[in-house]
Amino acid sequence: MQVFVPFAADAPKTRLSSALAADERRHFARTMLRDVVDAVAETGHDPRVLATGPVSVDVPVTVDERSLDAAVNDLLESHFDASGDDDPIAVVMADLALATVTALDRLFEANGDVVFAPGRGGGTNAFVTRHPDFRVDYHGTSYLDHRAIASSVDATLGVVDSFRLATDVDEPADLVEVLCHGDGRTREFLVEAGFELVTADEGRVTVSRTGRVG
Ligand SMILES: Nc1nc2c(ncn2[C@@H]2O[C@H](COP(=O)(O)OP(=O)(O)OP(=O)(O)O)[C@@H](O)[C@H]2O)c(=O)[nH]1
Ligand SMILES: C[C@H](OP(=O)(O)O)C(=O)O
Repeated sequence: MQVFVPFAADAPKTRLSSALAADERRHFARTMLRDVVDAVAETGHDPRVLATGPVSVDVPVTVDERSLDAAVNDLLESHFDASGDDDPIAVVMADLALATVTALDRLFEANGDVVFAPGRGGGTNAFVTRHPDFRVDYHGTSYLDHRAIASSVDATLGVVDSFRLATDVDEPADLVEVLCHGDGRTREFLVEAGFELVTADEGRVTVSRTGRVG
């Protein structure tokens, strides 16, 4: 199965600007992308990157400068036009730094015309579609919107309840999850950049970096 990984190549991860400078965010986003592509490749499926600009990875890259929705919907349309037998296709976001082969296999093997891995906060972190008419409408509560779109084309739905796939790294608080549960290059990047877990008597664990608090 082809598994497309969308990637904002130019100014990624702006919501991490209080924790990482612009050049660091570009490097960090590419590090997460490589972890995700490696995890997908390990499942035995066929990872491909769908990026807004050139990016150096060991898998095929399609460059499409349009919005995320336009780029993904064009991909879905071409895929189902070209494959008469409705081969499935998957989309897995590039900021799922905790994704593992086991978590991805659960998604790829689940039953349903359209199977979602929801993200925390209402997003859609990954999906598989076997239905030719399903289309995306990302941002906001896209998980709810995508369920409605799938239902409107009479697709059967599946949902994978996975901490690892639900954790997209958007905000400084998400770095806690990477430091706690990551074991790839992304965690290594944060450790090398000086991020540490900070526990307090009350409240959630946070991260800090020498001279800065994220
Ligand atoms: N191809 C493509 N991918 C995108 C685009 N916008 C976001 N992405 C990717 O979609 C996924 C989810 O996007 P976001 O969480 O909003 O990531 P982001 O745009 O880097 O982060 P913010 O600037 O903080 O919103 C990530 O894998 C991004 O790299 C786009 O316009 N085109
Ligand atoms: C693309 C968007 O990502 P989020 O802003 O939720 O990280 C979504 O999942 O709809």
